[in-house]
Amino acid sequence: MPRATLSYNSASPLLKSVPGSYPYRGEILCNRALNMSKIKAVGFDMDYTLAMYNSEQFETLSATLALEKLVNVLRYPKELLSVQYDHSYFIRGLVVDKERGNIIKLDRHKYVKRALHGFKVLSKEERTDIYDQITKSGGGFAEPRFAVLDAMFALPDAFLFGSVVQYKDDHPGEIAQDYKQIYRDVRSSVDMCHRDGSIKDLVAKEPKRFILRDPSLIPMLRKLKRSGRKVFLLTNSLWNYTDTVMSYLYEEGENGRWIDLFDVIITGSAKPAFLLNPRLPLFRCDPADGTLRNTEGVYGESAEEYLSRGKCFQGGNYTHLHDMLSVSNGTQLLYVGDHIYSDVLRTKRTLGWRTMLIVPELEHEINTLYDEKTRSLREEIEEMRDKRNDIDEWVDRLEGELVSDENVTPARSAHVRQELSTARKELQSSREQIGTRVEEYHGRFHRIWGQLFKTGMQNSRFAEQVENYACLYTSRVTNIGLVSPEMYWRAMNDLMPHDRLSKSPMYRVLSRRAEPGCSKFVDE
Ligand SMILES: Nc1nc2c(ncn2[C@@H]2O[C@H](COP(=O)(O)O)[C@@H](O)[C@H]2O)c(=O)[nH]1
Ligand SMILES: [Mg+2]
Repeated sequence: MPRATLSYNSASPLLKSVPGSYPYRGEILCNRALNMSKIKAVGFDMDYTLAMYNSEQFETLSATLALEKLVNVLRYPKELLSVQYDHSYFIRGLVVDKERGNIIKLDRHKYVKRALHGFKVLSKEERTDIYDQITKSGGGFAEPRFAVLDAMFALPDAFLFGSVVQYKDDHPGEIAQDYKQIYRDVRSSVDMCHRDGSIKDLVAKEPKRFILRDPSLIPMLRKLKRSGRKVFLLTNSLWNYTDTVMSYLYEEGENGRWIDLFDVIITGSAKPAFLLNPRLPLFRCDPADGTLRNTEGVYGESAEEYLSRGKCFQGGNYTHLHDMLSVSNGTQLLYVGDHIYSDVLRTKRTLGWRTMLIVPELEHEINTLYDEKTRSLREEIEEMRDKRNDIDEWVDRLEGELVSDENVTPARSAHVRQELSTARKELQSSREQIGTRVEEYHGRFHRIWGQLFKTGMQNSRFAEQVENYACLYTSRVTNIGLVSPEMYWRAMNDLMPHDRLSKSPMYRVLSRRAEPGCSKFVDE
């Protein structure tokens, strides 16, 4: 049989540009170059990373059970039980203003560009009144007043908070608690459902309803192991639940057990504390029944000897993990997770771990971004912005004309003012038209919050965190299996305004000035 030749087709038209309407194929995107040959260990978070949930089912369960706690335990009005959870209403990256009863979306400069009070959209004036001062004073939009929806698990919190705030406003006198207390109660109800087994027992009973199986998961993990890297699991879920979920993900008919896929397994890790506090104690966990025994971690022996007595643990901290993986510093380790703060921001900032963020929303985001209609709308907005910039420039020139010459005659001044008034009206109408089109554009991504990675035309706060802290990001963990484990991930060129000089307003002003007969006004 002739040997197949490996060839590299660099002339493929598909390589040149993204075609008209482009369906996402599982690309992993790179913010910061990463040479996989330098990576000795690859670790995975479990929930919403290895285990992808049917978020509609999971969140609805979590919200329904939490509502029951709010009403039956915390004595909120029983009418709230009729609230129907809408899993598509809120998105990750939003911020809860506990004091005001609002949920807001910020751009990367921390301007609030969209806000809801309960389910009522706040006007621009209302937003500015409440938040501009916080933005201008460099405010953090952080705890204790604010809470960020960092994970999918937090979306029911937002919906329940919105529902109770709305109910309080619509039924004066029925809920005595202020907005802050309502948030605390919602948070503790959801928290309770995660801790007391109400959610997990149901998931364990009917995993098929809540967990999405992906047949390429186990081959991807095996491929990584075959590449010679240590593979580890680091999850906040406790042993019993981890065992239930991982056993379900481990396809029926597979040889061996799911724990064979990993070199080290740490459950109940209490991230982010695991990444910050080197004194947190470690326990050995018996995979047969989940019983725990104290251990000091690798001490006075090699990691191999230590792990030969068992590789399942609970708790501990990053020093235990680094010792077990025999890595001398965090940069030799890639961690894959879905939680922008615990799995990505904290791991990278504190320990220098290389990071990959799982963003299930990316599939919809990219499919919409490269959809024909979205593209043509984007081009139309670009053209409208160019025209608006022309008018902007004309207004600037007219304003300049008024102050440039001390000896301007009253007739000339009146003429300029007349022109200016017309131009300002044009400018206002152009801004409004752009605003309407931008709303329409964002509506293509999400009916209330728009594009996840943008706020208006700027990057959203979520996008900024992804860009700053996730070396890589993709929609699902199994995309790792689509490429070689030796991949050299290279980042694209960063673009600053001067890299796109022709788009800068001043470039336009100066270029136009250099044209012969440049000014309508001066020529008159
Ligand atoms: N006690 C609470 N546990 C929560 C809450 N939201 C999520 N969770 C649990 O955390 C882990 C996440 O595991 P990881 O694999 O992503 O590290 C999972 O067991 C969730 O049930 C909460 O509000 N309170
Ligand atoms: Mg997770």
